[in-house]
Amino acid sequence: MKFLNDMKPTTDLTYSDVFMVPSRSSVGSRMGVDLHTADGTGTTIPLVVANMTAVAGRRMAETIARRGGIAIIPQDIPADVVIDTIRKVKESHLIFDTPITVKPHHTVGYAKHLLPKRAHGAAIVVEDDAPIGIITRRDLRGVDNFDQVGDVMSTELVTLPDTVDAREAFDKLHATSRKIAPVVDSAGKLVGVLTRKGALRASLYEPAVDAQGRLRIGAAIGINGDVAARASELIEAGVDLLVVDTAHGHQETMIEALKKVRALSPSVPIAAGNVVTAAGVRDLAEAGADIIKVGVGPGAMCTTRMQTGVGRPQFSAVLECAAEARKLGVHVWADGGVKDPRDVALALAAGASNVMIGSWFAGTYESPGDIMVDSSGREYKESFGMASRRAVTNRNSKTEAFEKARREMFEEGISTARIYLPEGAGGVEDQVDSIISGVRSSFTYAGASNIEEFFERATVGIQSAAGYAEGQPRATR
Ligand SMILES: NC(=O)C1=CN([C@@H]2O[C@H](COP(=O)(O)OP(=O)(O)OC[C@H]3O[C@@H](n4cnc5c(N)ncnc54)[C@H](OP(=O)(O)O)[C@@H]3O)[C@@H](O)[C@H]2O)C=CC1
Ligand SMILES: Nc1nc2c(ncn2[C@@H]2O[C@H](COP(=O)(O)O)[C@@H](O)[C@H]2O)c(=O)[nH]1
Ligand SMILES: [K+]
Repeated sequence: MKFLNDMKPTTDLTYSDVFMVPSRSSVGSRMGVDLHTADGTGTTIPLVVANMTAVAGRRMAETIARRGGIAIIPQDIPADVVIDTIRKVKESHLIFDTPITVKPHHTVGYAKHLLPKRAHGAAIVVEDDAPIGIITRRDLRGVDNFDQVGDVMSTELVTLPDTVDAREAFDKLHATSRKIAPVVDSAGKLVGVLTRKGALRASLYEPAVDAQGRLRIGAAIGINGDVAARASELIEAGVDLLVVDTAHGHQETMIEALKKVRALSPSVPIAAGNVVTAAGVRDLAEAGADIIKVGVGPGAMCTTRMQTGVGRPQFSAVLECAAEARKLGVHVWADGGVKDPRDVALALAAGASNVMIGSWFAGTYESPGDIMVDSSGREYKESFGMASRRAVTNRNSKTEAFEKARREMFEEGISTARIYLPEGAGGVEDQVDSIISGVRSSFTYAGASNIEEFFERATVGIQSAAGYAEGQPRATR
């Protein structure tokens, strides 16, 4: 990456402070851009879902990996639950979405509660594991909650064989005017569901898979307690990536924890953070990190900079850390502060191998929280920071009272925020489509066909607040 007109920034910069100029390009199509990452994570798009309780759970992990990203299960989740999550994600289909299933005797209220758990918005009614009907949101409108699913389901089913390829499936759904269909095996048993959009996406994205062809998933561990034991348990369970995570990653407890994990000689990459300086990168790389997580204070739920004055504007933090990481043969992830697709492109221009997103993805059907509806009828989910009072209280629920009270004094995150689901685009895949189309396009403006070329070719200028504002859409005047 170079600065436009060889400009030397006189202050540290964040994503909104900068822009990229187009360069002469020989990349003929945005679809010709290759977004595979080179940091050992196996992601085929440069997106990592942050280890936040309100963001990364089983459904998120499965869905993002199917499109080529990876989710990190938070350190606060009990080990047995994480192990079960790893198993379930690894059992998930690479093309078909996991169905929501109900029985004919279930109530409409029960089905209504389940529908928002998946973006595809349908439940398959099964008997002896075979689909006999389908229920969508439309079928449930104006129906009493205590009615039975069997009485209101639609039984004119179009099913797809599990041998179907993405294009055939799309064409069949289109020809039969269906948005979604159950997928069945040769015995007629339900295997999954496929939407028209899902079929299209299956042809545009490549799942992030392990050596055995199963979806990938990562998990985070903290720096206290028996770090080696927890890491071993996760490795044993088949985790594809370990993230050693704490607010102040450049501290000796982190370095000791990281050494213990490295001493296990795991066959999976180790990410560690967070830091924002070259010195931090050097120390974590020396202690055994393959990937350094960069970002102090840019997160949407994060109050660290307001509480402490500590942190660093994220574009400069990533730029400096990535430059150091390159010298040492390690990689960096840009963690936090992503609000728009452009921020992902700019993080890659600064040298990140992957970009971590938290709160934005909290506002999706796949995040763990329950859907809420505000007084104007808009759907939202609650998000909260991992250093908020809410998270600290949860994390320390079994801690002795005095120590718990002491820990609760240090609060560096917000405990509740409403993250609205965009109307008609509330699935994480809708957000991924938007981000990845933006990033692909950004690459072609720079004349780059892959992440490394983009980093080499990106030309970045510095803009005023008015320059940033000019780039935003204006619906009126
Ligand atoms: N990227 C960011 O800007 C930030 C991210 N977070 C996220 O919140 C989650 C919880 O992290 P964390 O609060 O570190 O909790 P942890 O449970 O990981 O504990 C942090 C440990 O580090 C010690 N420590 C020393 N200095 C600091 C410091 N300045 N801030 C925090 N801990 C310190 C603590 O000791 P003692 O309590 O005795 O001080 C404790 O032993 C993580 O997921 C983290 O990524 C949190 C804040 C900022
Ligand atoms: N200082 C804090 N940082 C936090 C907290 N919870 C999460 N985080 C960090 O934010 C990113 C995600 O950023 P986002 O802008 O996409 O939401 C996450 O990975 C953490 O590094 C917190 O309570 N305090
Ligand atoms: K912030």
